Amino acid sequence: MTQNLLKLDFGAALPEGGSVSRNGSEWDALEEALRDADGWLRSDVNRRRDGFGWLDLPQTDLAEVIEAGQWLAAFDAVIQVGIGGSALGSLMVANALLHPCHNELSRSERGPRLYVADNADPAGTRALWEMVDPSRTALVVVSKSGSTAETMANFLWLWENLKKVLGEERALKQLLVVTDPEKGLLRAFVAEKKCRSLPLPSTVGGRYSVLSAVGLAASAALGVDVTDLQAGARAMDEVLLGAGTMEENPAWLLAGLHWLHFLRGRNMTVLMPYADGLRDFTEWFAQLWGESLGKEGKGSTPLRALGAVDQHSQVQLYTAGPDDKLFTIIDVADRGERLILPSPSDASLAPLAYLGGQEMGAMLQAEARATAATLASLGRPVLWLEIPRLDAFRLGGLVYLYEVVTALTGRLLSVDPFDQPGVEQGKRFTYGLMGRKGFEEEGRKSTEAFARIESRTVSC
Ligand SMILES: O=P(O)(O)OC[C@H]1O[C@H](O)[C@H](O)[C@@H](O)[C@@H]1O
Repeated sequence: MTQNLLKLDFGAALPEGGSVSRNGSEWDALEEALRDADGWLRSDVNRRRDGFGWLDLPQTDLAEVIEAGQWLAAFDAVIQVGIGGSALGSLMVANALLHPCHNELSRSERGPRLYVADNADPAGTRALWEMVDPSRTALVVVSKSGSTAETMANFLWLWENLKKVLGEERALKQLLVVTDPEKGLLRAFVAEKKCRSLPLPSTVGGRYSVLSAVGLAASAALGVDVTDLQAGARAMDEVLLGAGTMEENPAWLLAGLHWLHFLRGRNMTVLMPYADGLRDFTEWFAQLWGESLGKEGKGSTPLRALGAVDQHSQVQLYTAGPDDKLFTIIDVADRGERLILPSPSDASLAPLAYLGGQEMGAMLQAEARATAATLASLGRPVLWLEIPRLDAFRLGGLVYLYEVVTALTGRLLSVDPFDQPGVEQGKRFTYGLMGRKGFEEEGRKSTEAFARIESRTVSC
């Protein structure tokens, strides 16, 4: 089925120069393993379990999210307080569809400015607070668990300051909480204050939550067509459901090829879009891929790159460094914006005449092709993924595709793609070090482990 979502060229990503053929047993076995993995992912029993809920997000009613978006749109600024999966999705969507700029996202036609308070760095939080007019600013606090220390610290500080300026009654009218529908500290806060809230279904993990209120409420406020974003995810789901072979199914291909290269020692994956708008897509992907797969001594390291910028930074390593990476170059066929380069009118610039009359986007595309071709000519495995244009529909498709690919790759690696035990340990150590009740033992263990780091020192 073709939905005009994307095109994936994989001829130069087959291991050993394409010798893994349809008749080769490794390819057939892989297809079988992916069919099994898909069955596991989509089984009725699993669909109800924790971690799997994101599969239903393309079908979820968006009325509440759209209503919240309309409410938020009346403010001059929206500060989304959250980290990891509770921040990167909104940044990724806004960056892709509205304005390619990190952290402070400019005003769209109708919407407010979006700011993201993710890191708990006092300098950043203070600077952000000074950029907004509190009386015209909404706080959107997002946390699945309702307890992440950085989010809670930013929330506490911003909330108390908002109350100080506006008084509690008015401040409450500028607050939206997105959290688990039943449990957690933020849910208790919503019950106490009776403030506006939206649920993040308990079966949806943070890094798979972009197509819920977590990623869509602020995006809707900024003027993103969240219905189209969701329709793209739904269209991708239909494509994947209707594709029964490796050659038809881009999710099986991406997961399967990552697995084949992982077996050959290529346990790093480079995602390199040639489009400013997709820079934060790589940030979002890095959390999804890294947290989902890195466990039990296994995993694949996500490397974020941006073309053409990283041609002048990382491509030396990619072409001549260790052969331990699989590359995915993303190109956008129609960039919307067209800049025709003028012919130079200054004598000293005459050597630039070759650029005159050319379109800047066409040059970027030529560079993308040149990088892919260079990698392929050196025998480095490279995938070419092309989307017709960067709009809500295609972005929704891309998001859903990469979520499915990540879950399937986790299954092939025999790890749970929906938990994050390593991150939880760090969270518990932080609680211990910050004196949270019940985490005294964690505080002690953390101090002990840090003592080993400090046991040898050089100062200057
Ligand atoms: O939404 P929260 O519960 O506050 O979690 C925010 C983030 O916390 C941790 O770092 C988890 O590993 C992430 O997966 C999660 O996105």
